[in-house]
Amino acid sequence: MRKKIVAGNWKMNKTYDEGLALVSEITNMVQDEVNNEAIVIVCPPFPFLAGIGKALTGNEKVKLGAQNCHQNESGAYTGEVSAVMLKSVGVEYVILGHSERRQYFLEDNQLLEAKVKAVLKQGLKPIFCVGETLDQREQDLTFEIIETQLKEGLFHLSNEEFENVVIAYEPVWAIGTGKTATSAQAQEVHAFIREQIARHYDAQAALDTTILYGGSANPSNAQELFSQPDVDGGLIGGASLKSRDFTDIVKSF
Ligand SMILES: O=C[C@H](O)COP(=O)(O)O
Repeated sequence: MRKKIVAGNWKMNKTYDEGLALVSEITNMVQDEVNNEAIVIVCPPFPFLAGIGKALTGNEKVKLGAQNCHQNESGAYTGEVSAVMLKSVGVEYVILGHSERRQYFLEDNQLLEAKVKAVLKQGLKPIFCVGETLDQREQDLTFEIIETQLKEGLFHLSNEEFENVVIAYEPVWAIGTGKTATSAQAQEVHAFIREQIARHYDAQAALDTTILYGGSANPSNAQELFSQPDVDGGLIGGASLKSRDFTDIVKSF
């Protein structure tokens, strides 16, 4: 049975003290109020990971994620952080292929393929993002784009490796815009992703893979989105920066 997940991607926001306070509020609220089985993940910026990792030690419900990593284990890569380092501070999940990384840092599917491998080698779980731009959607290229992102970035993995992958569908036009995909639009693409998994792996792999929706998800639309049969949770940006909103999203299953 696939897992339900709500992951908060803080992006480049908060100071360290603010981050610690946010995690403390989230863990308290989740403990007091959440009675579903969802896994909650917080993905703070790199400098906060060790401290927040410590604060989360032993927490069964709230896990630590990172927003990116380098594809190599170590070496002369000034400013970069490896999956080995992430593991050493308690990170369990790593977001890869976010559209902001693809757009601003020119990360392509070939590079992402290497990053996915690096993350899996350390026993961490990639949250692999796919999604189309508005232009691509208007040109009816959504499925083609997503198929290519999956094929080139992920589907080189063995069946065994693929078991540890989480996928996030994030339509680029919905990220940070307040313009959420309708639940029907999200469901359509999630079902397509599941079909692709069945085609490249098998029906069981398709059934077992967690597929998250991301893009202006908030406490008012989460329930409708999460009620779709192929939507297994969310990758949340803006609303993950407020403990109340984030916890309410976690409660939306
Ligand atoms: O990683 C999260 C997504 O980019 C969604 O961001 P958003 O919820 O602010 O639209």
